[in-house]
Amino acid sequence: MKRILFIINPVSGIGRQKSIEEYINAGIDRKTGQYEIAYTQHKGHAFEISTEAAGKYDIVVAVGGDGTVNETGRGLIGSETALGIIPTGSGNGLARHMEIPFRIANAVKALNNPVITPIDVISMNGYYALNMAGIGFDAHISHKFATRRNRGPLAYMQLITREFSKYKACRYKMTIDGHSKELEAFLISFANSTQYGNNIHIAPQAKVDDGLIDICLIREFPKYTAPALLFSMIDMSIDQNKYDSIIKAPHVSIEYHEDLQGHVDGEPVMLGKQVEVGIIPLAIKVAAPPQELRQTQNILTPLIELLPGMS
Ligand SMILES: Nc1ncnc2c1ncn2[C@@H]1O[C@H](COP(=O)(O)OP(=O)(O)OP(=O)(O)O)[C@@H](O)[C@H]1O
Repeated sequence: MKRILFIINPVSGIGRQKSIEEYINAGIDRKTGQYEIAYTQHKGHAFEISTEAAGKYDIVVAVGGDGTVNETGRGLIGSETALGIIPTGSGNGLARHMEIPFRIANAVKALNNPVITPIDVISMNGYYALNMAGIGFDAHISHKFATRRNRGPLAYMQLITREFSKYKACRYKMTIDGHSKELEAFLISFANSTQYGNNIHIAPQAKVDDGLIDICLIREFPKYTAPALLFSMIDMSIDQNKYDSIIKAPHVSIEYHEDLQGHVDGEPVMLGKQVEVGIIPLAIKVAAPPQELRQTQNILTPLIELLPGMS
């Protein structure tokens, strides 16, 4: 009998998780699985619950966005307990990469017969990212977004549009494999999966189980080329854009003249002047969906999901 614990973040995304208990009740096969449900009460609570649950359950399921997935997953690192995901956030980067169905009913059903898949975890100055970490513009946005009351994809897009015109590239010293270089970057992302979320792919060739970070650097670019840059992230061709470079490595150090803002899976963190980014190979098991329930993504998927009745 499989033991499953659901950890529900009641404030994630745009509230799709509201009737989650009915979906769980209807979707989990009682012949093969039994489940319990816990609700988070504050930031960091999912980590506390999952740390306690590691080794005691077969699957601990994060019901929320990338922040909840991060907290829940961190608590399971190195344990035999697999991380399940019911994506109810606004970006759902790792869930999309793992082809977890967006419809809650199907995401629950997928847990009856999961494909247990080990993946790497990125470490950055003692913080962990399951999907993506970064410094520069995306970190700046995550710090700004954290202070906003309005959440959801539209609020996020508004914030990006407003901040984009003001943000200036910064000068960093980057060291990989003993070789140092001074460079200017608009952002540097440390990617485990290919995408930030919403099918915006910063690292089209990334693999979650290759023991390597895809270090994605976007240089300062003329603002009028932003639509082309964004489109190249949607159609997975950013690695051919002349303002972009991607290097695969298991470790990278970054130095900056003042304390750096960073993000791990979209959550803002402060990093100090020296940043060490590494990878922990196959540190966590993910309960990926069986073949018949995998949801392949396309350019329109994130928009279709916003339509009424799509839960
Ligand atoms: N009960 C709670 N009250 C307030 N904040 C919470 C609670 N439970 C979790 N949180 C915090 O809510 C934040 C947002 O969660 P999450 O990232 O899952 O959703 P999201 O931001 O809507 O989705 P995405 O990251 O996909 O955009 C996280 O920082 C998490 O720690």
